[in-house]
Amino acid sequence: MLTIADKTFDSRLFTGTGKYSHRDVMTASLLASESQLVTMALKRVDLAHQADDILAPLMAAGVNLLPNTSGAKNAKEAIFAAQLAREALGTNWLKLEIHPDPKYLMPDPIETLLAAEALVKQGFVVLPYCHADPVLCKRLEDIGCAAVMPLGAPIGSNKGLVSRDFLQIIIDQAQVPVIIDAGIGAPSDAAAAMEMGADAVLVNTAIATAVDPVAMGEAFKWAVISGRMAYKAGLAGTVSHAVASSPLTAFLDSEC
Ligand SMILES: CC(=O)[C@@H](O)[C@H](O)COP(=O)(O)O
Repeated sequence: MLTIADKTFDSRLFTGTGKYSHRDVMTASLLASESQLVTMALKRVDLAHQADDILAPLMAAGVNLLPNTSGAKNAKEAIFAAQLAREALGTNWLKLEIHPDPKYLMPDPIETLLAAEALVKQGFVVLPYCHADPVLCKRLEDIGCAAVMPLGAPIGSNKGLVSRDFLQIIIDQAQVPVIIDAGIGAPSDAAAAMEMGADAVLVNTAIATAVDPVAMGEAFKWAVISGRMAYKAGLAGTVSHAVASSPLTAFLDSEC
């Protein structure tokens, strides 16, 4: 069970809604993934119209909505979008995303910190998408963010855990949940993130653009469960030389 702010989740796989070929494929994939927290870009939904093609299936599926501010280029735009979302969707949960550069979609650390500070003060549950920067993640935690969402690789790149070493520092230091977001390209990346001790992962492109998104949604579900189980079991250590797998005693703990 994962707790973030006022909500608990059985599933540690969070998902997105972009890039699906059809709303039915999106719905079936999300159901197969058993994801309970689903993000959607405010710029893509008709907030005034609950029969919207993205919103309506999510509401029918009973998942928790995580509106995101993708498209905002600075703190001011993100704060405005957040306020609109709270008003229209009745949730104070927010994935804060600010990326001014359309080519790499790199999150702006300064605007993100400024916006997060203001939004926390306004009562939002802020989950900021950010660089895999341990110092920034600590600062975001210190100002009251409910979780941090450092990137594995650029959004939509499917390159996996490019930022792995820095993610490990963030995980080791964090006092709030760490959700690895963006760039996770295969279930094995999600499993690896969970084995490292991440609290959850957020995956969109790798599921939505798979040949069979429904099967891929389920594959990610099992990868996240498996990675978490391995983390809790405690991974065996590594060494740089061979160690015989059949020692001379029956068991390492035995006397003879
Ligand atoms: C949907 C969403 O919020 C994305 O901005 C998120 O970062 C997921 O990234 P991928 O599409 O690379 O999984």
